[in-house]
Amino acid sequence: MSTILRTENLSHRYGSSWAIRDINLEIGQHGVIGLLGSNGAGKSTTMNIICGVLNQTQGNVYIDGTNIRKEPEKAKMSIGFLPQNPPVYTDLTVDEYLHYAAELRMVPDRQIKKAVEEAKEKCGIAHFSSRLVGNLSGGYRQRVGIAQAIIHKPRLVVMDEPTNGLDPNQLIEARKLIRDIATDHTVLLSSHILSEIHLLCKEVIMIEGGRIIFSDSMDAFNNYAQPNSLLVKMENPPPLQALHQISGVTKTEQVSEKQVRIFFTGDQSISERLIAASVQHEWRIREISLDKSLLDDIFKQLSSQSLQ
Ligand SMILES: Nc1ncnc2c1ncn2[C@@H]1O[C@H](COP(=O)(O)OP(=O)(O)OP(=O)(O)O)[C@@H](O)[C@H]1O
Repeated sequence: MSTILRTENLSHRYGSSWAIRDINLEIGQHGVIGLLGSNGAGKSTTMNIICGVLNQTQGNVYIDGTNIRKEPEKAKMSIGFLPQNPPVYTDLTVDEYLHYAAELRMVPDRQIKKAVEEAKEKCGIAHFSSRLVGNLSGGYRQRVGIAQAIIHKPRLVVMDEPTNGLDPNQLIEARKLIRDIATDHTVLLSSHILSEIHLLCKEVIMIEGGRIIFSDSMDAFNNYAQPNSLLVKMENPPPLQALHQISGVTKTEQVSEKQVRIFFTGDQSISERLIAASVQHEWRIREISLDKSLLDDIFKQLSSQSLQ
């Protein structure tokens, strides 16, 4: 699939301080791509520029090959945007608001009714057509925000912290809807909550201090926790040097009298070699657990690297 979003050395300064520096992105596939970063990392600034609501200080944004600064109307036909505070009008009904959103997105007059119906259907708000937006719960108001972002069937849908502030039930529903939308659109979604990105995204771009510090698949992010380690409890533990004879062991640590942590490279077949050695030397293993770094640790590790 062709590239839908490309940014080239995107940088932005508020006054004299840089909020983002040299953001280079290229996104081309369907699915949910996560923009992960702590508060103030630069997510909203990046998204606002990508969607053409903020003019960058330096660099370029291409939407479906069109430079958004040079041809904003053309580029914006391919983008839907749900900003951090959804731009809903509380004194309009759902239908009135979506009709207005379709006009703003230059949906041809004769197609507006159908576009409104389809967006409502997709977002599960058809039964609230004549309800004032202001009288909807937070979760449904968010759905109206999502409906306006897809009303013109853009290839790229950008959502800034779409699950922020939702209660647990609304969260589950919102995730379902986002996954569903990502089957026919590319969704770029930001969050400062790692577990949220983990649940929703197959690709993750991590931004910290205004710079990209990681960009790869969620699997690669999970695998970042190398080397893995085993926590092993033995009835009759050997001196640590004996454990270093096992192929793949890189480091050992005495955790307590009968417990050691064994760091290793390579796959988890290390545990088979360890058990074989234990049987041979009668170390009498009582417990082995894989002790992988938690995702949150990786997040902290990457964040602190970026600040050094
Ligand atoms: N209008 C503004 N004027 C001055 N500085 C700003 C403005 N908007 C953002 N900033 C600063 O730019 C940096 C990046 O902010 P941005 O809102 O893009 O981050 P974020 O990752 O979206 O954070 P959050 O999740 O808290 O919104 C921060 O240091 C912020 O204080």
